[in-house]
Amino acid sequence: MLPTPTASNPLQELQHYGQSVWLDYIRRSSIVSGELQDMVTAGEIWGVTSNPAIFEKAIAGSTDYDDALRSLEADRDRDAISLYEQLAIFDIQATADILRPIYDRTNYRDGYVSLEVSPYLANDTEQTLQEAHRLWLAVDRPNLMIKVPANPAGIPAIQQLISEGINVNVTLLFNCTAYELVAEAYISGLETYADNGGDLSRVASVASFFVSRIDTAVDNLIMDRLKISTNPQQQDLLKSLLGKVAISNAKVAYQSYLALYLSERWLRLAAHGAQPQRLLWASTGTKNPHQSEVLYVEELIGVDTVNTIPPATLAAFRDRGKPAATLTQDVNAAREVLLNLHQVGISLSLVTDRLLVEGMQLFENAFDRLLIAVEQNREAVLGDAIDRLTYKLPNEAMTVAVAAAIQDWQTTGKIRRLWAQDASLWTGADENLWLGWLGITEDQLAHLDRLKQLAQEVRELQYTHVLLLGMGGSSLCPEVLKLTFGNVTGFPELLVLDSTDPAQIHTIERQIDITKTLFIVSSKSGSTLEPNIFKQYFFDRLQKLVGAAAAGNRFIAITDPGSKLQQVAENSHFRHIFYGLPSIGGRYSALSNFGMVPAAVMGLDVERFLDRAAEMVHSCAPSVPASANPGVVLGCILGTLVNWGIDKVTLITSPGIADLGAWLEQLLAESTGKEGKGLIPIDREPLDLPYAYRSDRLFVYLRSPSAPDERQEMKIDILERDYPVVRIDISDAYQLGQEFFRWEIATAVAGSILGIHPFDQPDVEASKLVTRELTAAYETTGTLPDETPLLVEAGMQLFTDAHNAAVLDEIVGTDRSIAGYLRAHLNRLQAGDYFALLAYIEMNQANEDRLQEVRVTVRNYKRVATCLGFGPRFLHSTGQAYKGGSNSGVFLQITCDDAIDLPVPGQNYTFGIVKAAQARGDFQVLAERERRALRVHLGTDVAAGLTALQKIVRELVK
Ligand SMILES: O=P(O)(O)OC[C@H]1O[C@](O)(CO)[C@@H](O)[C@@H]1O
Ligand SMILES: O=C[C@H](O)[C@H](O)COP(=O)(O)O
Repeated sequence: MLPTPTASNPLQELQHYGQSVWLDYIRRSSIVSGELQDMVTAGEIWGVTSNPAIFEKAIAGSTDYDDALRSLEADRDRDAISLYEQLAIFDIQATADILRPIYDRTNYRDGYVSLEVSPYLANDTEQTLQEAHRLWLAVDRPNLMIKVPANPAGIPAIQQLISEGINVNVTLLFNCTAYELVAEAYISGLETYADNGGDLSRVASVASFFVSRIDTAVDNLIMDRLKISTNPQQQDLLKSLLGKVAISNAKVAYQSYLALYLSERWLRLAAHGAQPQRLLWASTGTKNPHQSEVLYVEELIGVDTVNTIPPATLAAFRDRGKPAATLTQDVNAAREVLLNLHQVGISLSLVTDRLLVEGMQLFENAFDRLLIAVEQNREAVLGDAIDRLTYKLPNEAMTVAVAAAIQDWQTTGKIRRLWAQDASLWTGADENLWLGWLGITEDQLAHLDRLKQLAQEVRELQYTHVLLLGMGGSSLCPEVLKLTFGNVTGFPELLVLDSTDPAQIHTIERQIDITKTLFIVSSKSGSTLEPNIFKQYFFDRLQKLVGAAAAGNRFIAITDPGSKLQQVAENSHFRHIFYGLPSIGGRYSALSNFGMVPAAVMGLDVERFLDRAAEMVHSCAPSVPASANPGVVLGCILGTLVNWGIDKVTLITSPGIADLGAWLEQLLAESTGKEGKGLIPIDREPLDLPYAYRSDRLFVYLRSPSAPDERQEMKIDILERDYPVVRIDISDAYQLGQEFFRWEIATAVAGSILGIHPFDQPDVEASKLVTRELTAAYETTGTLPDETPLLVEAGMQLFTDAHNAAVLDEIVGTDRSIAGYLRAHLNRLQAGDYFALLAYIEMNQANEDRLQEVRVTVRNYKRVATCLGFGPRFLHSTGQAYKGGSNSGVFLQITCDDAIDLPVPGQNYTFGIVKAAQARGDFQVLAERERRALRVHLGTDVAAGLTALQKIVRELVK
């Protein structure tokens, strides 16, 4: 029974005609000011609807939400969609509360507020359902209607929701065919609900038939036809249809409604209290300025209908509307309009099909804009607590190409697919199994206790050092942390060993007091050769001093569950075992225990580190549109520029965070350098002016705004005129975790653009295999196979394979000296190539300085990008790209005779032999892959050998 109308303005009068007016608008100010309440109290509106475009206008188009957003964000960082939902849900709840008396008074017929499911999920029934359930619970008001679109994926969701007693506003309905499917879904849903004992009177639904959009679309088609029609009769017919089709379509739909709700099937439900699913006229703001503002109100007034009206139309109707029972008038004329439309060759169903698709897209676009606005607000609140990325590309075409890639990620929802672990974004192999890093920050934050306990324990035990034994992804993050943060008072000093070079092991051993050191053996697979033999070595040393039991107590393992290292750790009674996630590959493991256990042990505030990282996780969330998503933007730049021949990612870092480059090298090279393509990271190459470079360079400047290097700044400013430059400001070392995450996303995005598997490392395995064969042979024979040098000169030897030897012999000319061969080798460098020094010697400052000089000399001589890697460390990092990426590297391997060697307990081979086997294995695979490679063997005196090499190279370029 409808309440007796008491008022007399035209809006209020619509109730007499059985039509309920709902307001198609939501805005915080109208809730807070009491304006909404006043309209409700006056009996002018009986419900409220929202949609993504309405919320976009409210949140992005007004300042109403600024304070609320600021205080939400200041309270706790969250991603853009969570912020939006907090705001939207507050409004929806407040509106529901204002409407609640109507809901009660009308016995659940009116008094609803509608909230639409995310338009991103519109093509997925399951996700739409999950989202609807989530919103229903979050809003927690019986007078909520969940809006679900009437598309093929939405209709089954509608039926399911109704069968659960959840109120549904079916949106984006344009034609009678879809309407009938929707009505069927509603009735079937109710039947199930009744079978399950539900109270039918408490379920309500409306079918939102969009009106004005039909006229806009059809009238445009009519106008196009009028322009080409020469037949006066045809012209008259066309003109007669202008502005008529939408209303005719609605009138005919209403006839379907009347018929449907007279059926036996329906009457059975009605007898149990079911309410019909009323037709709701939506899109009733007039779009054509030549038509009456209240056209779609006045013409559609009928019993048991709703009209949801935007504010301007509402005001106009209140002012000058003329209520009358129009909906059932001239139904035959309406049918004739539709027939005539058909006759002039315009297919209404094609139009409405298109409108449905466009409608979903429009809501998606509005949602994108809304989330971008929220994200921008969020970033403003975060200030420099979130690392900033800006970029500049040297020409318009490149800018357009990068923008197109970002747009593609946006329109095809790829970032959501990435988070949904969709392997088809890459090669469709097993990429979905390697995305555990997406959720690791949250996971770690939820389990901080163990890390905090560990930090406390280490502090109390008063170790002087922690020595981490591991390679690649298991050592690089700890190394970055150590070199960035230094030593933390009250905590042991962290050292990292990632080399089999005996001199390097010896140097480390001299730095520590072995009895006051905690050892961390870190290996995801638990089967990597180096950490295993490091463990054997130090465990053996320690147990000789303190006994086996006490030795085990000073070891910690970080490994994946079930690995061989886990067994070793258990058998040796390690103090702790920390586990990794098997769904995270080594180079993506920084924020997991592989980075965070060492961080805790060296005294970093792990909670703070992860909290800051979480801010970047939120910035890169699936809901953050591509153009505002810092990981996607960077990935699109990286991936797109490769197609422009720009594959040398030149990393420039402020002094305080310089080691970040070493971590990035592995991530970029091992992830993308395969199948003959990929990115070549260029780390620690001294920065120069534009003439030193060619067009294969992208510069990424990772800058500490508090301590920038002025010369770097100046050079970057100059380079930016001719080269693509990405700038990332990292205002606090505790924000390094943000870069770990941003670059992981960026690498995954670039990998997708390149069409490779960014989570495997197929070519690393090849050299491991050869190394294994060589060391196994050594175990039985006690020697490595003989090699024949290409040349011996002054204590140095040159080696290469037969193919490289033949090529070099051909180009060396008469100067068959080391200098001559080196010149010949370097002359193989062409534009777009890179030069890599692969040095199997101790990684120390003196050696690095000498090799840096060689590298810069070669760069200046040939204008090519240059790399410097120490073996075997780089094998677990850039080695993948050198062997599996594009064949554009020219390699100079450097080996030496070890002045001292160290035994590997339990083996015949020594560390020196292992290193030699690793160098040979690496070289052999480079040769097999037809890479341009030469090896120079320095002899025992590495310093003298390097000095000689420096001199030769210096002379060469004169
Ligand atoms: O942690 P693990 O299994 O010892 O592996 C160390 C490193 O070796 C590699 O597998 C390459 O050999 C890297 O991907 C990895 O980070
Ligand atoms: O809530 C209902 C609809 O989303 C709304 O009426 C659409 O109106 P429009 O066509 O003016 O965008």
